[in-house]
Amino acid sequence: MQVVTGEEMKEVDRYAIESLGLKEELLMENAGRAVAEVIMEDHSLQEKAAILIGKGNNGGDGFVVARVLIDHGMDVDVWLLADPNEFEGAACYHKEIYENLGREWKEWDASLCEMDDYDVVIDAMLGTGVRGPLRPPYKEAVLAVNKGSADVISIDIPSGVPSESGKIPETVIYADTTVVIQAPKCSAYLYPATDCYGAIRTVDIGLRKVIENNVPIRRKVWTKNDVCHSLPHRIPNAHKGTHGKGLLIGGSKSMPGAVTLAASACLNSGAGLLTTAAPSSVMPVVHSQLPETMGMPLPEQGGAIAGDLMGMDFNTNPYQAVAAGPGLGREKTIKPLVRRLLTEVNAPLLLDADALYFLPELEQEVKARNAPLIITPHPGEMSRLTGEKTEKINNQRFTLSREFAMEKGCYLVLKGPHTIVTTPDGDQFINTSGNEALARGGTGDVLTGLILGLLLQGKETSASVMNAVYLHGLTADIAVKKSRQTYAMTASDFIHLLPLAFRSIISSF
Ligand SMILES: NC(=O)C1=CN([C@@H]2O[C@H](COP(=O)(O)OP(=O)(O)OC[C@H]3O[C@@H](n4cnc5c(N)ncnc54)[C@H](OP(=O)(O)O)[C@@H]3O)[C@@H](O)[C@H]2O)[C@@H](O)CC1
Ligand SMILES: [K+]
Repeated sequence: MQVVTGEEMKEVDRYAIESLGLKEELLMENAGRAVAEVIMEDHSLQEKAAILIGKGNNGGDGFVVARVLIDHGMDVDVWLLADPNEFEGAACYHKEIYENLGREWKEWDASLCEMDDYDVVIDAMLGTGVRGPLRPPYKEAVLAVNKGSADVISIDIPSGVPSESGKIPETVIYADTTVVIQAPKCSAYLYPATDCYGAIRTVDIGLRKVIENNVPIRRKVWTKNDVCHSLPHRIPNAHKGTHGKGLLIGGSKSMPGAVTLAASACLNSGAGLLTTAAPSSVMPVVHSQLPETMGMPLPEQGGAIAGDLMGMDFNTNPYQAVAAGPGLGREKTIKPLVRRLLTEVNAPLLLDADALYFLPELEQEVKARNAPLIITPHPGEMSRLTGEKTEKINNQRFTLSREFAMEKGCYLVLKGPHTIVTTPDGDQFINTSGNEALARGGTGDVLTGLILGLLLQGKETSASVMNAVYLHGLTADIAVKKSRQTYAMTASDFIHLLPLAFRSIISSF
């Protein structure tokens, strides 16, 4: 499922209208009918509904919904928030059809419209055309809707919420359900705007192929189906070498656990062989937890890896993928190590956590890489990488991710609720698995291990990364489903649930 900006959606509409000859009135009819079908699936025709209609095309959709629901026998009050003479184009056309059928509307009046009289309120006030904070009377109407007890259904986008940014003005609709037309808008996956959408239902108005082929949208939700199609299949006559040989570098005296968690997740992801490289004093800790990993004790300085490796014969060529970062620490000595990895690793290289700390100082080495580089910052780390404030990163995750990944030529995994993966070509994939239980120490290390493990199994880089992100979120969903709480759980619990996450995918093959 593609995710669009308001501008991209307009371009899709324009193509359908100008190049295919589909009439705007017909698109609106399709939209309104499809929305009405969803409402009738979720609500009884015995319920009483109010439809609040604005002057743009979102309001036009509202007139079609009103007509269809009334045709089916529902008791519907239509409230107009705009001057009836201001309607234009397709919205005016559908207003007239509604009127020609002898149906009635009322001009919005806060003192006459009692929201608690209704079981359902349908928000057709503003869609992708909204600009800035709501003006009267929209603002008053939105406040009244939010205060009421009716079930709120927004058409396309909750009124007041922008399409592209996660930042919302003070007054916006908080919907229970948003019936999205053709494709969700970016704000559906950006906080805090996400919270306004409620449950998202998407309806097709006949533009699916246009979005796929004619006005290609390079931003999509990565679904369970995508995981099923791209997860590497296990071969019955495989040996351990079939599933890749990986190298994980991390750990320091004060953080031996991070690298251990990453190694454990990697070994639980189907990887064949894993070597864990850590300061020599940390290796016994790793081995005591994970006898399955091979060890590469590294020279150390002050409890961290000595970045120059003290002349040690260090060869990354035997590995199909390399990851570095968990628990490395930020000692100055780590920088030469990261530089060396960027220069010498000819396989996919994943840098996470402390390994990202030195990246802004290693621009040349990043740009000079030929093999894939994957980085996994959380918003705070992304702020350091870009020099932008964390708030801006959160509001514009799609735009800033794409700019960064394309400029640096890397795969960027911007973590957070709805993690976004961007390829060096600018393709974007959005994750929808996972929940707030993941907001705890160690889960990033688990993700690093999982990504390394799936990279080793030889699928396309973007699919391996997205599958790891999806499975990581799925373990948290399973954890919450099983324990019905999010307090008492640790990153290790998510690793222990990986078998169930994989089983859930395999059973859908
Ligand atoms: N195109 C198509 O083919 C299809 C489109 N479809 C539907 O159309 C929707 C997009 O329609 P749209 O572009 O008309 O925008 P929409 O949000 O309804 O209204 C814009 C109006 O709002 C006003 N306004 C703006 N900001 C405001 C504010 N802060 N406070 C108050 N008022 C404000 C602004 O007024 P102005 O500032 O110009 O005076 C302007 O006139 C889309 O979401 C989908 O539902 C479907 O039917 C499928 C086919
Ligand atoms: K709306």
